[in-house]
Amino acid sequence: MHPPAPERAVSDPARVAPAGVGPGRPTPAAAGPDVEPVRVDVALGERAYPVLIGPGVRHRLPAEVARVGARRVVVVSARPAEWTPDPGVPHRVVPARDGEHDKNLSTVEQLCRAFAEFGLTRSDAVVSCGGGTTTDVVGLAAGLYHRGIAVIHLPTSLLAQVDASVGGKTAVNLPEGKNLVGVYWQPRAVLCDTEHLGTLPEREWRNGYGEIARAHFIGAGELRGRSVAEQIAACVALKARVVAADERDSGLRHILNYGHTLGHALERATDFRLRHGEAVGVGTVFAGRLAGVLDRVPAGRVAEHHDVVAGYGLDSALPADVDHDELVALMRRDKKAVAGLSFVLDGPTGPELVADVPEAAVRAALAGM
Ligand SMILES: NC(=O)c1ccc[n+]([C@@H]2O[C@H](COP(=O)([O-])OP(=O)(O)OC[C@H]3O[C@@H](n4cnc5c(N)ncnc54)[C@H](O)[C@@H]3O)[C@@H](O)[C@H]2O)c1
Ligand SMILES: [Zn+2]
Repeated sequence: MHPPAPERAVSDPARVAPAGVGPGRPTPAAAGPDVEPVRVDVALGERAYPVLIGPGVRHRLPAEVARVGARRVVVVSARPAEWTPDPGVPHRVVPARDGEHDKNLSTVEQLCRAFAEFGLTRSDAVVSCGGGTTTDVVGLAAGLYHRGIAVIHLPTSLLAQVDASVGGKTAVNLPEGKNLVGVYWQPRAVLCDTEHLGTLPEREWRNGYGEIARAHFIGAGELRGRSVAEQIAACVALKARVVAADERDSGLRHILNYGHTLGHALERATDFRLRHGEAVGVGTVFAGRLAGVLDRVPAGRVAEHHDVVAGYGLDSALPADVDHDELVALMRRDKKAVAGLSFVLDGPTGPELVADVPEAAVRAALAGM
C-alpha cells in the first residue's frame, strides 16, 4: 500500500501566519522541502512535550524515538504498517483496530503482553497509530506497563489530532460505561500528520470539526477558512494552554467541555447514532442559545454559534426524534455536573462553568432548536 494521500484542501488555502510563539503557541518548525509543520509545546515542566502538525511529520518519528532514548519500540497500529515510518531502532508492529469495541481492559492486557514478549524495558517506547480509541487504549497500556513507559502518538483521525492524542488523559471502557478506567499519562511527543487524514471518511471529518467549532468559543477564535493544519494547530495550542494550567482537570480544564453537556446527552439519547463531534456541534449551538437566554451574551454572539457550527458543515438543529424531557434528565446526570444543571457558558468575562442553571432556561434554549 502507498503512503497516505496528500493533504486535502478542505478550506480556503489562503494561509495565515501562525498565531504567536512560546509554550502552548504554535511556532513554525521546518521539516522538509514543501512542508510547513507547526510545533506546539505542551509546557508541563520536565514532562513537557512537542506536538508537531503538518504534512509528513510522521517522518520525525525516528528523531523523536532517539530523543526519548528508546532502544526498542513496539508500534501499535490500526492503519497499514507502511503508515508508520521505521522508528530507527529494533521494533515490532502490533496490529490494532480502532473503535469503542476494542477500547477495553482486555486489549490493554494483550498490548502489555506484546510489550513484554518483545522485551520492552522501562526505558523503551511504544508508538500508537490510529484514531482516538487507539491512542486512548495504547496510552493507557503505556501508562501501566512497568508503571509507565514512553509513548509517542501518531493520531490519524481529525478528532484524535485536535483533541484525543494531546493532554495525557487515557482510558478504556467497561460494560458499565465509557472511559471508566484510565490514568493520566502524558505522551513524549505527538505527530499529527495531516497526510494521514487523506483517507478519512466524510463523517469523520465532521466528527473532528465539531470539536474545532466548539474551540472557536473557548479561545481558539476564528478558524474558518484556514488550512486544516492551522486549524489543528490552533486547537492543539488551546488544549496545550489549558492542560498546562490544569493537567488533572480540577478547574480550568472543564472549559474544554464547552458544548459537551448537551452533546453527551444527545449521544446517549440517540443511542450513539450521532458521532461525538456531531453531537458537540449541536451542543455548541445550544450553549450559545442558553447563554443568550440567561442574558450572558448578546444576540449576535448567539447567532455566531449557529453560523460557526453550520459553517463547518455540521447540523445545528436537534434531531427531530429526541425528547426534551429525556435530554434534561440526562444532563442532570452528567458526570461533570457539580450542582443541578451545570454548563460551561460564554459570558462577559469569557467561558466559565455555571452551576444551578434553572431548568426553565434550559428548556427555553432547547425549544425551537
Ligand atoms: N483522551 C482524551 O483526552 C480524549 C479526548 C477526546 C476523545 N477521546 C476518545 O477518542 C475516541 C474517539 O476518537 P475517534 O473519533 O478518532 O474514534 P476512532 O478511533 O473510533 O476513529 C473513528 C473512525 O475513523 C476511522 N479512521 C481513523 N483514522 C482514519 C484514517 N486516517 N483513514 C480512514 N479511517 C480512519 C477509524 O477506523 C474509525 O472508524 C473516543 O473513544 C473518545 O473517548 C479521548
Ligand atoms: Zn469532545
